[in-house]
Amino acid sequence: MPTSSPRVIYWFRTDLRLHDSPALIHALSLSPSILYPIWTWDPYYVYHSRIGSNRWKFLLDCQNNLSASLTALNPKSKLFVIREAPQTLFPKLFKAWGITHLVFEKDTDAYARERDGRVIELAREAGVEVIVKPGRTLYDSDELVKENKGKPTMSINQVQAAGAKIGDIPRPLLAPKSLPDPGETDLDFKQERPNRDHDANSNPRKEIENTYSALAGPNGDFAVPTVAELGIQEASTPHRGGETIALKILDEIVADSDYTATFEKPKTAPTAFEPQATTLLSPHLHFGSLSCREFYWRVQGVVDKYKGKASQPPTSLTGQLLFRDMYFGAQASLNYSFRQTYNNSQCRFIPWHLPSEIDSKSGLITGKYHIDNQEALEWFTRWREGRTGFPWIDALMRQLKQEGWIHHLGRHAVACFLTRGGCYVDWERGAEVFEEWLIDHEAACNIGNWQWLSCTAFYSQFYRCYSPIAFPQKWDKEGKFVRRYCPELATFDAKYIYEPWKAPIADQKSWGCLIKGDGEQNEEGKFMVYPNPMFDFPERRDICIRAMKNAYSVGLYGDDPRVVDGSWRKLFNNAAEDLTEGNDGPPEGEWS
Ligand SMILES: Cc1cc2nc3c(=O)[nH]c(=O)nc-3n(C[C@H](O)[C@H](O)[C@H](O)COP(=O)(O)OP(=O)(O)OC[C@H]3O[C@@H](n4cnc5c(N)ncnc54)[C@H](O)[C@@H]3O)c2cc1C
Repeated sequence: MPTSSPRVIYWFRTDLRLHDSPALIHALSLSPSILYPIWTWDPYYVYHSRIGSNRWKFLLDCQNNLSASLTALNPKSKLFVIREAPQTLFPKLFKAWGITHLVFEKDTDAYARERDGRVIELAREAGVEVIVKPGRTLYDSDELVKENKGKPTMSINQVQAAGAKIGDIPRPLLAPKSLPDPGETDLDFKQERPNRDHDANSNPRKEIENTYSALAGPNGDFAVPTVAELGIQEASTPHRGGETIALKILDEIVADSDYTATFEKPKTAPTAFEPQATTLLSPHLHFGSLSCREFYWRVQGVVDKYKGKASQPPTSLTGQLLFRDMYFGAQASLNYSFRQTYNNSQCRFIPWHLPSEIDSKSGLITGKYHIDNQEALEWFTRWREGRTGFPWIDALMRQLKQEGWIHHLGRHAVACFLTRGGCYVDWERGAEVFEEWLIDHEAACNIGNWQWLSCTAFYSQFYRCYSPIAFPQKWDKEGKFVRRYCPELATFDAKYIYEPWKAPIADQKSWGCLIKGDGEQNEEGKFMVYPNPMFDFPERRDICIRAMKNAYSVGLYGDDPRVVDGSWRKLFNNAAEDLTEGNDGPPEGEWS
């Protein structure tokens, strides 16, 4: 194939947009005679990542919107969704379509690096030139690590110092105004179907999953799969995906210069809803329907012109994007070990309840966990299902499940409560629930923030806990947020809204809701039922703080040989948790 007329595949992945896409602009700069915009429907995400209905729906929204935008630029073009794993698909596709170049945005997630490494190898064997461009973060995460002396970025100061060495954050690029035609799209090769033995998404699935019926989909037109094909239940989130919506939200935000220029994250209310107090652009950043550099420079433009006193990083809006880069830098450096304590050099070892099962060959978490303590399992289950008996926690967990998004300080509250400030359950359990339910789930940010909140990495002030009563009272005395997501309590007096168990029985009856049981029962006669608190919070907080103090004084990290071989148990006989609950941890040998 003459190189003067490149036949290019543009592989969309983390960048479901046309604006500010360095990789796409590079693909177009090759002056291709043919350009295939494709998405490979990768079984890894379909069966191995936890993805709830709300996030699937958000993805499909983004893909449909992008496809329509591609067609608007060239009526012959669209997003061609091909249903096979990229590792097996590409060699066949290169040949079938006579491809000379493959172009995509860099992805530093652990699985993505492994997958892309393989695809690059296959392209080399096929004589296809591969071009990879960063664009998912403000700074190229690998560059950030390099300028941080080759170490994971564990603080915002490190990001700022390393960023200063890299230079200015690139300015956003304009969206293309035209697109070359795609070539013939016949696929005369056999589809390799995935192995469905393991399905991490059996939870949200209500029907049989059928997205691999044919390479080009059921109608042979490469259309974006549907909710019905995925077999998942209907989404319940009001938040919709797509570049068009993302850019409209950003326009509205920057039009309010006071909000944009004076934004300070700690001053935004976690109890605000419809509208929420922060931008809610995180799912768009996750799917790349909004470029983080577009976001950064549009905000910076407002700040530069602002006459009053603008807020500064890290609390400002641009500061939030630097936090995002910090977690990407940590993940880029630590790779697979980033997502777990075991074998992670940056993570403090805390002997939490419900610890992860570790695969003895790979040393990686398997997605299963040990039940070392029945009470902790019950607390974890009640936390997940929004029936802890603490209305602030339950309202947040129900908002998360229904809508797929909660405010940052709400995430703080539920994460602290599950780990070091209540249940003493492993942060990895909480991260898995968030992985399934968040529409903005971003492995780097989710894992990093869970480590922060559980004081295993990034942050260490474990004696600072969030009270499920005093903290929300500061923001929402009337309890409007709780009334919205725990409607059983809608008519309770504000005095009892965060501690309904303290309300006299006569009042409970007159407000139509009894406080009793564990939340399994929703009604009793003509009354609704809301659960009793699952424990005495001050008592649990004190137990957890003592246990954390002990773990910090033992001072193990995830890669310590005693953590790896399981002999850490000998060091923890006097942990507060052990003393209180007679817990000896999982049996010898179960950890390795
Ligand atoms: C336990 C826990 C889990 C989290 N999981 C995720 C996740 O899976 N995906 C995710 O994007 N964020 C996660 N966050 C970070 C943060 O809560 C969300 O990014 C933020 O609430 C999204 O709302 P927003 O877009 O309105 O944020 P804004 O306040 O408007 O901030 C703008 C953008 O900055 C970035 N950002 C803000 N705060 C953080 C932060 N602390 N860490 C990383 N990036 C940040 C986001 O991309 C966000 O969209 C988590 C936080 C906690 C405490």
